[in-house]
Amino acid sequence: MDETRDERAAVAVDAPPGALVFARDLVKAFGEGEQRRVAVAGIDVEVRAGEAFGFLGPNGAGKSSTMRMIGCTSPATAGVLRVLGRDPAVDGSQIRAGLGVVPQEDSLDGELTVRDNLVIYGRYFGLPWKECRSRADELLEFVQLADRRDSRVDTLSGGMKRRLTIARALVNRPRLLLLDEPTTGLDPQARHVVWERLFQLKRSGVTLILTTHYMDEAEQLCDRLVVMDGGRIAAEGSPRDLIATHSTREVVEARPADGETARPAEVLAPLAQRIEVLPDRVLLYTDDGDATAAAVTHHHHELNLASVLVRRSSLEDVFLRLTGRTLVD
Ligand SMILES: Nc1ncnc2c1ncn2[C@@H]1O[C@H](COP(=O)(O)OP(=O)(O)OP(=O)(O)O)[C@@H](O)[C@H]1O
Repeated sequence: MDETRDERAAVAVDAPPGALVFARDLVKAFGEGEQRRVAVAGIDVEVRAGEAFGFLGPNGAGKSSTMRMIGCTSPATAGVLRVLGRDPAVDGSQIRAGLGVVPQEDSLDGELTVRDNLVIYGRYFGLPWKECRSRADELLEFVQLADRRDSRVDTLSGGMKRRLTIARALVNRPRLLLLDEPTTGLDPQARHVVWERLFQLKRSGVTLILTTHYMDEAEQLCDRLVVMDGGRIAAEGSPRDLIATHSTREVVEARPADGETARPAEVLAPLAQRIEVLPDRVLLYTDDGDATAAAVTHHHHELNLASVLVRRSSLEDVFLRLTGRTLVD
């Protein structure tokens, strides 16, 4: 489907000082007429220098489309966008020179060695060979791949490839690093290694913008985030504030042994401030998990419950509250 670009009036807008990304009423649509599909439906975003900012939402929420506009690889259909203080429609190549981009799909050259992938990427930015090589070695230390520097990329694990992609995005010493679902498809250990490197980058002053549909990733990494659904922003804030605003302190999860949640829901509803009935479990929102769990357990036999557990509220609960759906369907 072709990308369309509406005629935009030139708008004289300056991003506020300290905002590395500034968007007002930003729209991305694909196709025309009856085929027109709005991926991003007019969002406002401001990302400040030094923070880790997240777009959290399920598949199809519009996260990647937003990232591609910020990364200057896909033009906005309408609205205002400033990245590193510039307009992507005018200064795309200057902006790209100051950005690091980690795309959702690894686009490494599998037939080249680990080190050569970085060296050649450095050449795209016009760095002299010598500097490309020393920067490659420095970055391979940083992403803990120095011992694999002469291996062909197609012999690496998924986690190693992702770390190499992050290293590649850092070749030009960007102030702003864009990461589209940086740990999707990685096992838990590989995810933690990536997270740890991202923390390190943040400590060194790099601004991070990432998309994710993992609520634990958003909670771990992001200072601030927006919850996206259907191309719109449903809520914005720090993970802690979002949970405090949109959920209770704790959640009791009751799983019926027979998988039938409708019947328990009637009995459980009075025991909590709010309940959500999912296909396989009932969630009871409460500020006192132990007391609610005890009350639920009281009905244990009557309801034929397989398990009752108490946990803290998470961004998953925020998403469910705001959209009526779980993050990963
Ligand atoms: N090139 C395109 N042509 C037509 N529709 C598109 C195109 N790219 C994205 N879309 C549609 O726009 C909507 C948002 O997609 P987008 O990839 O931005 O979502 P996302 O939140 O990043 O999800 P995912 O995690 O699956 O990438 C989806 O409905 C998608 O099908």
